[in-house]
Amino acid sequence: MTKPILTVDRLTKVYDGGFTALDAVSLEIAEGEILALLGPNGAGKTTLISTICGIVQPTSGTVSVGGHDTQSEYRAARSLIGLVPQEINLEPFEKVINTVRFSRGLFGKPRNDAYLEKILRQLSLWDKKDDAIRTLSGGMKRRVLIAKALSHEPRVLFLDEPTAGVDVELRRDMWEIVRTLSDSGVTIILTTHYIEEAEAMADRVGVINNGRILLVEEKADLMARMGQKELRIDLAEPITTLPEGLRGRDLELEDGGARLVYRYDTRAERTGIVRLLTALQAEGLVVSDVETKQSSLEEIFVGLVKEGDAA
Ligand SMILES: Nc1ncnc2c1ncn2[C@@H]1O[C@H](COP(=O)(O)OP(=O)(O)OP(=O)(O)O)[C@@H](O)[C@H]1O
Repeated sequence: MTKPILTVDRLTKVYDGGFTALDAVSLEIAEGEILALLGPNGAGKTTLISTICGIVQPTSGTVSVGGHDTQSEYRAARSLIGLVPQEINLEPFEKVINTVRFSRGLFGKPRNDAYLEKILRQLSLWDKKDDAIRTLSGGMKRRVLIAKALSHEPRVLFLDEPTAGVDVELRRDMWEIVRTLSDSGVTIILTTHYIEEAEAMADRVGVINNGRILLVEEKADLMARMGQKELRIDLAEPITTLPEGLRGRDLELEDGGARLVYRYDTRAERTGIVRLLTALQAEGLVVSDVETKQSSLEEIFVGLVKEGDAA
């Protein structure tokens, strides 16, 4: 990994009342990457973001952004972070341009209308700059939230469920915006319930449940796992061991020898199925049924969450 822009080290949050919302979470995020944090309701996603952004005090552990500790060097660390919250928290009678100017001012940055124009244009909001927030559509308001979060030129942008409750079209717009921002060099961490969203946008995917990170993996690797398919071959007569001619393949004997399970990569040029069936025939095995089954990211996700719950 290139030098991390964000390092989270054994971050734990126990809320008043004793509930552990984060349990020793460690995470490194490289400059320029898009990380999607996937997790069910109550997994701890918002708590993690809020703790990194200094809104929630950690019980233990550390966070550093661009080399600045978020506790001992709060202002320096916070100025590198932009946060797009889940809830729309805008002043309804304020104009778009004033909203972003004000937000920039809060970080003590000198006025820079050229920069604000650039981000408003990037978010297709420039035409609306003099409109009052209350006159904007829900989608436009979400864009204003992003513009606000970018107003002080942060290097890391957090998006907390950017597309929760929005329609499909707006969701796709949002994905496009995130990609554009990423191309312009901003590191992006987003939380989502939607596996499809993580698939569409992320370089890496993290799965969080019960306050624990269960996995952080390159999306491409996860997709490769997703590409795995199973071919289940039911045999007319059960066998006790694999015949010589069938060994050396990703093949398992299940169901008391009545079923062969063959795993193959759907992306590979050759699946090896024809050769396998030919070999079965050569061994004199009679096939009574075949069935294929695909392992999806959804399954991987659900499986991980279940395992985590059982632990
Ligand atoms: N202020 C608080 N006091 C006590 N418990 C809290 C507080 N805030 C959150 N929690 C609990 O911590 C857990 C994690 O909540 P969090 O909002 O971080 O989850 P999430 O993954 O963002 O969920 P969602 O997807 O529903 O937004 C939940 O069980 C929640 O009830």
